[in-house]
Amino acid sequence: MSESLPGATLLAAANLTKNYGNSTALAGVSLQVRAGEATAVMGASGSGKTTLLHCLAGIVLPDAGTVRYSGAAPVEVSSLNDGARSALRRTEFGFVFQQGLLIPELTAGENVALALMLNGTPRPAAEQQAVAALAALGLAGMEGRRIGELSGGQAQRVAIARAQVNGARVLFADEPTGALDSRTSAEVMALLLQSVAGTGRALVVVTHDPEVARWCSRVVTLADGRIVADTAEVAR
Ligand SMILES: Nc1ncnc2c1ncn2[C@@H]1O[C@H](COP(=O)(O)OP(=O)(O)OP(=O)(O)O)[C@@H](O)[C@H]1O
Repeated sequence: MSESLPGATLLAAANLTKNYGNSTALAGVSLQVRAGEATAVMGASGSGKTTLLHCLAGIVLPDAGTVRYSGAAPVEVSSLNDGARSALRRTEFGFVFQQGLLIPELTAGENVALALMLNGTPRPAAEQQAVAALAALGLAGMEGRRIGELSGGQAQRVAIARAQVNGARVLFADEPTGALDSRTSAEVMALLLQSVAGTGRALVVVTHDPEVARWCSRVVTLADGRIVADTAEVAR
């Protein structure tokens, strides 16, 4: 896969609005996500952070506004159908959520291999790549363990391996350290940041934790569905 140059815009959201019944989740958000950048999205509970992440990733469609993804072939995420959006998520994006989204009945290796197999990699090759991806994240020899046999920090490493193994250009993380102690949080964040800093990839991380935000190169703050602060704007 060709990589974007650091600094190139990977995702451009313009004037996103999203309402759920009477509650406004997004009230006109415009944001560009650039390669090499780690963006923390902060704000009070209910300010629209997860909704923004879901709109950027094509999990949720905005009521109005657009999301453009500049991958190998630029696409308007917000006008793709369900099937095309899931294909985009599978091939171009990676996800790390608080609960990992891992399948507890499968081993660490199988969880990672599955992501590759869904994209057409034959099982033996997928298993080999999974073992290597886990080893690169400090989990050598743990591929045979079920998720329940791992610590919270180890399970998040498996989630990171699974999110990255297809060469995702944008990693989306929603409270990835929410269930971890501060030392393990720091380790997990270091691994997430390492995968984007100075590369053609980007990280968008929703967090309540100021420590997590401090490690990111940019902090965007939401209030009532709007961006009220953006450190990238201050820097410019
Ligand atoms: N699926 C949904 N159905 C109904 N309302 C929703 C849904 N998703 C979000 N909302 C509402 O939209 C608003 C924004 O929610 P969102 O989850 O994006 O906020 P958040 O900043 O991520 O909150 P938190 O920090 O508590 O996770 C809230 O008022 C929420 O209740």
